[in-house]
Amino acid sequence: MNVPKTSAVIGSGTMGPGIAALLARYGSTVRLNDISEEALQRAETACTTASSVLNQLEIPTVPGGSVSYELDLATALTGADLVIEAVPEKLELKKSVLAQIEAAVGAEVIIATNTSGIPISDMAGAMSHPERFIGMHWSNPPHLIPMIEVIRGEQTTAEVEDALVGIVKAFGYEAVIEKEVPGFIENRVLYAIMRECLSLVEQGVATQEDLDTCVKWGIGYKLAVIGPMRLLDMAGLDIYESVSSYLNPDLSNESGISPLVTDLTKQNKLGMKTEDGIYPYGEGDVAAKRADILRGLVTVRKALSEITPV
Ligand SMILES: NC(=O)C1=CN([C@@H]2O[C@H](COP(=O)(O)OP(=O)(O)OC[C@H]3O[C@@H](n4cnc5c(N)ncnc54)[C@H](O)[C@@H]3O)[C@@H](O)[C@H]2O)C=CC1
Ligand SMILES: Cc1ncc(C(=O)O)c(C(=O)O)c1O
Repeated sequence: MNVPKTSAVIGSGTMGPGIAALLARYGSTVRLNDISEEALQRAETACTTASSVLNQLEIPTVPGGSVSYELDLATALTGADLVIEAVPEKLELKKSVLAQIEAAVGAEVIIATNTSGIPISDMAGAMSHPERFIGMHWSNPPHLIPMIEVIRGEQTTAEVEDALVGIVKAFGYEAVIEKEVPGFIENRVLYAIMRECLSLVEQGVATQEDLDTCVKWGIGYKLAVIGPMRLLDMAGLDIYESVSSYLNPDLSNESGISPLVTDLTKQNKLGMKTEDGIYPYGEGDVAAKRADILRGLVTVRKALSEITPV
């Protein structure tokens, strides 16, 4: 399977532009859609930035690819072989957008959702052709993290899953095929980590800076090379057995949302997007931090690709 000749990405916020830029790099004619003209204007800059990152990764350009920016949904969907939905994580909004998409494309067109973890079947319920609807969970930044989770709903066909896996592999990414559980794999593990981290900061066990340092070097670095299942074998399952016997009962089992987070969101302190969140950001800090993050992710991606080719 090749990268689709024509693709549509619906929603051009944090995720849409990077997805569009990557598909275009591999030769697809991509139409990026949003209801907000300002978002589409920002998307042009974001796509340019993503493209320069792909240059740094030395990803070759397949001729013929492009990104256009379409406020009109029907125009964006015209001729699409693949549609990727990337609107906000709200079930009813996604259902409404999916219905609009279905009304404009043929029954054979694959519709993929970039949901962070809403069960695919929960979204597919109202669809006319749920057999062609599938989860395609990219990780942020989508043009840099070379792994996509592929999740069938109860009615998604094996043929659609095979086709999407072929597309993902055609642009050089790992496709992880998973059963449908809330949050899939990546976010279940990520949110378990974040729950414990937030709990430790709330308890005053460590500052957010020291916690980030500990996790980046003690866990992130190691897991990027080893993976948690292999790490169990490396450490010894007997060690895991001993430590988990006293530690598991003591880990955070918060079933709600971290009070630290809700306190911040009540003040509209949402992080980089409001220049204040877990960390405060002074003049120019967000742009500088984003640049540092991109530089770091490119460097690590290159290094990891030498030992574990993606
Ligand atoms: N931000 C992240 O780190 C990640 C997010 N995701 C998922 O991807 C999806 C999109 O997330 P973000 O890009 O972060 O959201 P976002 O809020 O940054 O962007 C969403 C965009 O959708 C647009 N939109 C809203 N209603 C629309 C409609 N009816 N038609 C077209 N566009 C519409 C908004 O104007 C906005 O520009 C969500 O399901 C999210 O959970 C997945 C992986 C990572
Ligand atoms: C905080 C957070 N939430 C969701 C996601 C996602 O993958 O959907 C991410 C991410 O890194 O992509 C994330 O950081």
